[in-house]
Amino acid sequence: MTEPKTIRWGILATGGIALTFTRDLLADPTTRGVKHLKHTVVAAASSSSKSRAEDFLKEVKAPSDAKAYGSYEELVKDSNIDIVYVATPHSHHYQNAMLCLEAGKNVLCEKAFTVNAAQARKLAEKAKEKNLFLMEAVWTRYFPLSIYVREQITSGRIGPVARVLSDNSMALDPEESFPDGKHRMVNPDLAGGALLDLGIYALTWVFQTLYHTQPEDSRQPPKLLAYVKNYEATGKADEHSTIILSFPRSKEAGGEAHAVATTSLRVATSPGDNMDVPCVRVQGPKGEIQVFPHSFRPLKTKLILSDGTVEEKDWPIPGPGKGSDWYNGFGGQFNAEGEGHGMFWEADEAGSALLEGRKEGKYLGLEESILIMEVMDEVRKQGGLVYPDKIETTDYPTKL
Ligand SMILES: NC(=O)C1=CN([C@@H]2O[C@H](COP(=O)(O)OP(=O)(O)OC[C@H]3O[C@@H](n4cnc5c(N)ncnc54)[C@H](OP(=O)(O)O)[C@@H]3O)[C@@H](O)[C@H]2O)C=CC1
Ligand SMILES: O=C1OC[C@@H](O)[C@H](O)[C@H]1O
Repeated sequence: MTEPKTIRWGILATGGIALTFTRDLLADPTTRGVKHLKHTVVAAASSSSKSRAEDFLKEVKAPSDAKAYGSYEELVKDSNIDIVYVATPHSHHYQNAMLCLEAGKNVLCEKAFTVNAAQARKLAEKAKEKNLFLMEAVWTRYFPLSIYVREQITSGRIGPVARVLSDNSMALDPEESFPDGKHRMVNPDLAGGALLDLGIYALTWVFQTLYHTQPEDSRQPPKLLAYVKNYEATGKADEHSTIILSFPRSKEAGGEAHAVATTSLRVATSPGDNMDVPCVRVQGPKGEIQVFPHSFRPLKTKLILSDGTVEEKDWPIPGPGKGSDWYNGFGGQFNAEGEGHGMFWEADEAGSALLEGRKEGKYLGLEESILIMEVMDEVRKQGGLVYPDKIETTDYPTKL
């Protein structure tokens, strides 16, 4: 048997998701049946101090020779790194990912990819110019559950998809939870609000069922109508966004298809953590596929056909093989004992791409990430949601 190849990661930022991702990264890949590669962490950087990066490396139990840096600039110069995971707030992704690409590093960049489509295009151009891998870290796309849903669609089980209803909302009680308005969920300086943070998943399900499942040469951008309600306390971050999309389709492919994507930080998809209400319904003339919350980390699907067939499936997330305490983005949500979080699948995809010489993700390429940013630009335009110039700019470098 051939030895697994090792992918050497550098971690840029040391916040909540950097911890979760890195713990997943270091889980034994054979627990999820992956034998061709393994991951290691060779360095982490914090913009605040070297000691914070040192603490981070200890906390994730990184190998003892992993390097700690007190700036992102030092990290990207480390010649031992194969790929950098960018885990700063979305406001900073453009500047931080560009820093990596300019330094010749492959990049896996957290969602939302950038603040706007212009920034996403610039990153894609730079990656192409430098012949580097670049992917938006929409982890859900790489879940076996997502692959299954797309396969049910492409194999025609529900007929051509006619309509998708997709929600990702959390009743976060923002005035109570973020009273100083500085948290990235509500802070305009960090491109806060529901749309870029949570709405990206509602749109992900719309795009991966209605757009990605079409043959590449027939995929067409949607038209859309949107309403945005801004969060009063900070003025310029949305507390709800509601989007109606229409995807043009040939008659043979089922004709025009519709979607409604909703997101909120005021109301919940699953009030009181009641997971029985589907967060996504993908509907065709022969039936529908339901996905159960959370839409970013779903664990259950239900296929309901008009002939009476009902197929329910659970999709447990394999683990590191021992008890774990994986942070779920907000305090207080932890996965079950022995479960992973599910971020390793996107890391496996990034690693496989490096080994195969691919420059983009298999299930989310740059063209689609840019198109989704264009959709979010249009939603913000129709809804009057504008962020500060310094985070909307494509000027690089800009100090934030
Ligand atoms: N895929 C997923 O499931 C999730 C993805 N995310 C995404 O990850 C990104 C980060 O979110 P999260 O980890 O929760 O955020 P945190 O606030 O917990 O961490 C962000 C980190 O970014 C660094 N940073 C650099 N500049 C700033 C700044 N001006 N303000 C705040 N932080 C800064 C800090 O690290 P340092 O001091 O070390 O430089 C900080 O710890 C977001 O884009 C979010 O959308 C978030 C949660 C879940
Ligand atoms: O990406 C995300 O998914 C998990 C959520 O808890 C988090 O808020 C969001 O950023």
